[in-house]
Amino acid sequence: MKVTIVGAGAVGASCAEYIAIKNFASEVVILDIKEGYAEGKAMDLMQTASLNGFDSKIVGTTGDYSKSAGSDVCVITSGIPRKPGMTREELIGINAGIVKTVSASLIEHSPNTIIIVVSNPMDTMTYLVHKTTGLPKNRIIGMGGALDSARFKYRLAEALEAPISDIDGMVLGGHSDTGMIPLTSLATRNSVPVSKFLSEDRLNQVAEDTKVGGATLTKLLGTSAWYAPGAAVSSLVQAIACDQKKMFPCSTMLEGEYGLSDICIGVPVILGKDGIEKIVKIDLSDAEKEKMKNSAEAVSKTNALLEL
Ligand SMILES: NC(=O)c1ccc[n+]([C@@H]2O[C@H](COP(=O)([O-])OP(=O)(O)OC[C@H]3O[C@@H](n4cnc5c(N)ncnc54)[C@H](O)[C@@H]3O)[C@@H](O)[C@H]2O)c1
Ligand SMILES: O=C(O)C[C@H](O)C(=O)O
Repeated sequence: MKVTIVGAGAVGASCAEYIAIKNFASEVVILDIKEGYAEGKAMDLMQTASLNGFDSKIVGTTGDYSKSAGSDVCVITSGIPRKPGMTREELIGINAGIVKTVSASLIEHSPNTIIIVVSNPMDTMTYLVHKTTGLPKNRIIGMGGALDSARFKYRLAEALEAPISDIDGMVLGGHSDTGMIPLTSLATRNSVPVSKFLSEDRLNQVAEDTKVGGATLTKLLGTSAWYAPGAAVSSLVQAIACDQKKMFPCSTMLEGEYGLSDICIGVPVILGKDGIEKIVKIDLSDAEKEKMKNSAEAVSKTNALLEL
């Protein structure tokens, strides 16, 4: 399995590190436009190999896409992150141009690749890759829900004073401060609905804290987060590499599912060797359906800003 990660910044490097540590990829190529940056990150990571016990070969390159040739999975993390006080949607002006050219270059060298889109605003960048590359829909995956769900589980564990391994839960909808839909009614602690342990107010607080998870970290760090985003991407890549058939909420092009069409937004999917192998339809409550509709309207408004 060969993986290319475009963007050797905070998220790209974290993603490369987790993929290497999980030891399922034969080669990881990191590509950036900043001279020497990807080469430096690759060398630094390779010098952890004997310490961390992995055999993946990590290669860095400044803009040479021929090094990415034949990649099974390509991850796009190139672009600017937000600063405190900004929304993800404000990044569209710069990131749309970057994502468009990067995805075209990747496909030129790896026509059979699966693309994972990370750059924000992620749902709109995923839509852009659909509209501009012509790749089949199973091979374009937007990463947001896997991260948001991890943050949801963290907040639930905190509220329940329980270990995170006891918790299960999912976040659907747009990857935005207002559009995320933490499924509080379906979240469980060892199969028991969390509503058995937490008041409605506390559960609402968990949901609100989850939705602003990225903004909270951006305020603390001065730029957006990277450890959990990198780990979330690595889990998606692993599910594909190892044909795990695992379910994650991912941004995918909908064609009538959840009553939505011509939009990429977070819904549960099965990930395996072919990328998105299935969109899983689950029953949402009326309130959750309404939230999904509102979330989709917001994503569509951002999509309308794209020059397609
Ligand atoms: N979807 C998610 O859940 C999620 C999570 C975290 C971050 N993000 C997004 O990921 C992106 C990257 O965040 P970061 O913190 O790693 O930023 P960063 O600034 O640390 O890294 C971005 C890198 O992209 C490189 N780059 C810019 N244009 C390029 C191009 N044309 N080709 C190759 N490389 C290019 C830059 O040189 C830089 O090294 C941001 O848009 C951020 O909002 C998304
Ligand atoms: O919050 C951001 O801007 C980055 C990312 O989307 C995140 O959720 O961490």
